[in-house]
Amino acid sequence: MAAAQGTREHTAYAPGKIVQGMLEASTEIEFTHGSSGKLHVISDKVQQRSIFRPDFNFEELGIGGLSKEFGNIFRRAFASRVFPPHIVRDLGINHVRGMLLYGPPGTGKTLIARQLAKFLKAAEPKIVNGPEMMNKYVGQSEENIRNLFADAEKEYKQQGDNSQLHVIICDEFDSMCKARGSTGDSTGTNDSMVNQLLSKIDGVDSLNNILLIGMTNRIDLIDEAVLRPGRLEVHVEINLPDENGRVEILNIHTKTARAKGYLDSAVSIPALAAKTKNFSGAELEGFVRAATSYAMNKRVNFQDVAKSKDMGSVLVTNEGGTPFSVGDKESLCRCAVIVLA
Ligand SMILES: Nc1ncnc2c1ncn2[C@@H]1O[C@H](COP(=O)(O)OP(=O)(O)OP(=O)(O)O)[C@@H](O)[C@H]1O
Repeated sequence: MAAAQGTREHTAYAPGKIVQGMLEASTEIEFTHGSSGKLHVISDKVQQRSIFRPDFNFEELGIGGLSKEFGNIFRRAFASRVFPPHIVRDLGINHVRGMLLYGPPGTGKTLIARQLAKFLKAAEPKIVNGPEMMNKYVGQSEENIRNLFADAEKEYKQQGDNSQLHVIICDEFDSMCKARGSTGDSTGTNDSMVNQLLSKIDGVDSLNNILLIGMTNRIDLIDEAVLRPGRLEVHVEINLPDENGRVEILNIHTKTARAKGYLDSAVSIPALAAKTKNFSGAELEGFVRAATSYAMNKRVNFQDVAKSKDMGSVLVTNEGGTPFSVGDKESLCRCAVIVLA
């Protein structure tokens, strides 16, 4: 299909219609093809490509305290995808095909990967857990890995560099990529899974339309070959949030309650952030949940649930600002119910 566009007129193609016109120096011709088309056009025209959906909004990702890490991820993994394919080819580089998010539990690694995939202009992401890829039947684990890449492969064969991005998210990535020879497993399943993965990311038929995002708490267990440049080459450490990060995370998790009037205006988020040192994002979320559930429980009559009253007037408050011990996470968690009573 073609649309000829001159300086003075624009002629759109319609099926069955023969388009005639004068080609001038300034004439622009745009080619597109249907889903079954085999036409590949390499244009010299420099067109910026958008890799995010138009409704992308950083604030709405609901991720707090990780803007530096996000900057890192964009710069390393996505910048090249903004450029038209021919420029990337002329620069002689390949897109980054793999990224590893690592760090302590509950710091938002899974959240980042899922939110990123949601806002990328990409095929429906495949989300898997490392352990679920393992299978006791011979050859099945390797096949599970091949299946992960099957859609991307099919599309790359049809569309080449025009193929959309296929994102594969793999939680507990270390479980399927342990250093070869380290597991003492006589079946050799782990080693052949690692080999299969390597050949898919960086083998002879490697694809330019995939982004594999692995997440782990144990980067030290992963086979070094998997982390080499050309494979999962971008490593981003996601650590416990600092005080500003904790303010952002607490704001995210109290946003709805505050907007609907269920959070007492006396509750000071910065004060809570100052007292929750070493809390992960998940622990901060749990902290808010514990306080909210305490406030709810105060409205429930456990002797006779039917007699529970004033449910709509539940209020998460900072009653008396009861002081609590700082530094001891466990007792702090238990104190959450007192603090935001
Ligand atoms: N930075 C953050 N901003 C907002 N919420 C967060 C953040 N980090 C964690 N959370 C909350 O904690 C929940 C659990 O976090 P997540 O599963 O992403 O952690 P993780 O780093 O993948 O943990 P694990 O290594 O144990 O799998 C999230 O769904 C989210 O509600």
